[in-house]
Amino acid sequence: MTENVIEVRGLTTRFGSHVVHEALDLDLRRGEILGVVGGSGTGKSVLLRTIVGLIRPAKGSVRVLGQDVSALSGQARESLERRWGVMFQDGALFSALSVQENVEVPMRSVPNLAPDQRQSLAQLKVSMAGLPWSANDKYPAELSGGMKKRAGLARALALDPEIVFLDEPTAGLDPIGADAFDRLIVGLRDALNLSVFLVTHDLDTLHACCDRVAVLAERKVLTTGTMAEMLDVDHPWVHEYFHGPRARAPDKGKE
Ligand SMILES: Nc1ncnc2c1ncn2[C@@H]1O[C@H](COP(=O)(O)OP(=O)(O)OP(=O)(O)O)[C@@H](O)[C@H]1O
Repeated sequence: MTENVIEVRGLTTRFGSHVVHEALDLDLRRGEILGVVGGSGTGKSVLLRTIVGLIRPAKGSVRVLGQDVSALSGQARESLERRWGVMFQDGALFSALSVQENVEVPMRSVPNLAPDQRQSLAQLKVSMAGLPWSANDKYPAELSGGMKKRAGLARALALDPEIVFLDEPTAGLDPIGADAFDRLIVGLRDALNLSVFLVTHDLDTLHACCDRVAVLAERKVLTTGTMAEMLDVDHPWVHEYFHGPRARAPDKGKE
């Protein structure tokens, strides 16, 4: 049986009286890339933040790698957090630190890791994210949008995570840069056996990367399935998204 590395059950999330999710269920299977899509404001980023414990659910449970995220605290929580990495939409880099220093930040929590080992490991992650050696010493303000995203990805990979969360990784990239990023995600998943929770609006990314897609609408995960299965879903938003003017033939991404 396929192992779920994330299991969200009956999740309700709200800000005051504004209910974002209600009775939402979602699974991420080990080794898959799951694309999470939905209209603007449907709660994709809030879901990501809730799964990683930055937002407390009003109801329901979030289990990551078999453990209930909101029931953990202290060291148990920190140990679990080391098993995932998050790439936020804008990279969320520390502006006063170089790329290499940014990647070293999560490594500082690892006991007995000497500074020179930490530096070498950070440089390795920077290369794995497809950045040139010269990027190590650059500051975020000196990077292009695409380089910032790669630096954010390098930091997400800092602690050899099992799960990587990516929030709109190709937003703002030109099509060639976005295509390169898609390939990088698939390459890293294959090489590192990652499970990937990928929030995106980018249909090309869904075609190129995702094993399954989860559609957020009406405060829940309305449907999950392969891209081919999405074409048969009889819901107005899902139909418009996958058949609309920006959609394309499902086999085009495999050219
Ligand atoms: N900290 C917060 N406080 C209050 N409301 C919030 C907060 N964070 C998000 N929201 C609200 O929750 C809803 C979902 O936001 P979220 O950012 O998850 O949407 P999204 O699906 O990721 O949208 P987009 O595709 O535009 O990035 C929105 O209505 C947003 O205004």
